[in-house]
Amino acid sequence: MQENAIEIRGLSKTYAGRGGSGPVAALKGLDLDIPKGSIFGLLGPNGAGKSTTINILAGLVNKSAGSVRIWGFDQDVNPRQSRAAIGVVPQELNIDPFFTPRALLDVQAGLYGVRRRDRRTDEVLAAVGLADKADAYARSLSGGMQRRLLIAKALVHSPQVLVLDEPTAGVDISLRRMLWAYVRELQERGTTVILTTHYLEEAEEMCDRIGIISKGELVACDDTQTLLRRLDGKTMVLTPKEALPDLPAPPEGITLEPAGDGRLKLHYASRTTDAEAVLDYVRGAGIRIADVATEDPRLEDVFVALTDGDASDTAPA
Ligand SMILES: Nc1ncnc2c1ncn2[C@@H]1O[C@H](COP(=O)(O)OP(=O)(O)OP(=O)(O)O)[C@@H](O)[C@H]1O
Repeated sequence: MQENAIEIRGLSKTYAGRGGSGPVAALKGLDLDIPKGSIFGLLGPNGAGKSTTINILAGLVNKSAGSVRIWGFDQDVNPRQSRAAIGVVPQELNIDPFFTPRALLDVQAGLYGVRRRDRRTDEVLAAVGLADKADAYARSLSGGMQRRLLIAKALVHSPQVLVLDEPTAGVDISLRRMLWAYVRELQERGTTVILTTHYLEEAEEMCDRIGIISKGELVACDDTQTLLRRLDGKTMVLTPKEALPDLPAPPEGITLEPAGDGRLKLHYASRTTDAEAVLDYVRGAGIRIADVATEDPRLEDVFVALTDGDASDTAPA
C-alpha cells in the first residue's frame, strides 16, 4: 500500500517578476514526502515558499517543473482524482458575505460533484461548531467563526488530506485550542493534516513530523521530537564581575564562546543539561557573576543553523 499521502519531487516554481523586477525562484527542486495519517508541519521564514507549495498542491498555482502526487494520484496525469483527495483552508478569510454557511457548503459540494444524498452539510457544520449558524448570513459571523466555516468548506468533499495555511494567525487562544482539538479528531478519523505555521510551539504541540523550507529548498525534515532535540540549544550570556580567568574545559553538553566584550556565552541543550549545571561550572571556574541572561533559539536562528551546514545530515541530497 502507498505509504505517503503526498509525494513531491523536484518541485520548482519561478514567478514572473512583479512591477518590473526580475523573475523570482520561489521553489528550487523541492522533494518532500508526507506520510499518511500524520499531522505534518511545514515551517519556514517569510518568503520561504510555503504558500507556493500549498497553492501548487491545491491546484491554484501552476508549477514550473517537477511532480506532485496526492494520495497516489499524479496531478498531471489524474488531475480530477488528485484534486478530490485534498481540501485546502486558505490564509485569508475570503467568504462571500451574502451566503449562509449552509448555502456556501452546498455550492462547494456542487463544485466537487458530491451528490445530494452524499452531502454531509449538517455534520460538517456541527463538527466545526457552527450548527446554530447554518442559516445566518456569513457577514454576521465573527472572524473565528468564518475561519471555522473555511475549514468546513475544505471538508465537504471528505478529502483524505486537509491543508491548513496559517490557521491560527491572529486567532485567540480559545479558538486556537478548539481548532487543534478538531484537527486531532480529524487525524484520529484518518485524515492526513498539513499545516503551515510561524509558531514553533504550535508545531511542537501539534505535529508528528516537521519539514522546514528556506529559500525554496527543504533544509530539514524529521520527526518532531528528533528535530526539536536539535533545536533546543539555549545560550546563557554571562557578564563577569572581573576579567575572565583561564577557564577549565567545560563538562560534556556545554560549549563556550567568548563574546569578545568581556562577556561569556555558554551554549547548552536544555533537554539534556540543566541551567544549574551551567552555573555550577561557572562558579567552579571561580567566576563571580555581575549579570546573567539566557537566549532561546528563534525560528530565524534555527534556519540559519540549518542552512549553515549542520543540517546536512537531515537535508535531502
Ligand atoms: N504571485 C507572485 N508573483 C511574484 N512573486 C511571488 C508571488 N507569490 C509569491 N512570490 C514570491 O515567492 C517567494 C515565496 O513566497 P511564498 O508566499 O510561497 O512564501 P511563504 O513561505 O508562504 O511566506 P509567508 O510566510 O510570508 O507566507 C517570495 O519571494 C514571494 O515574494
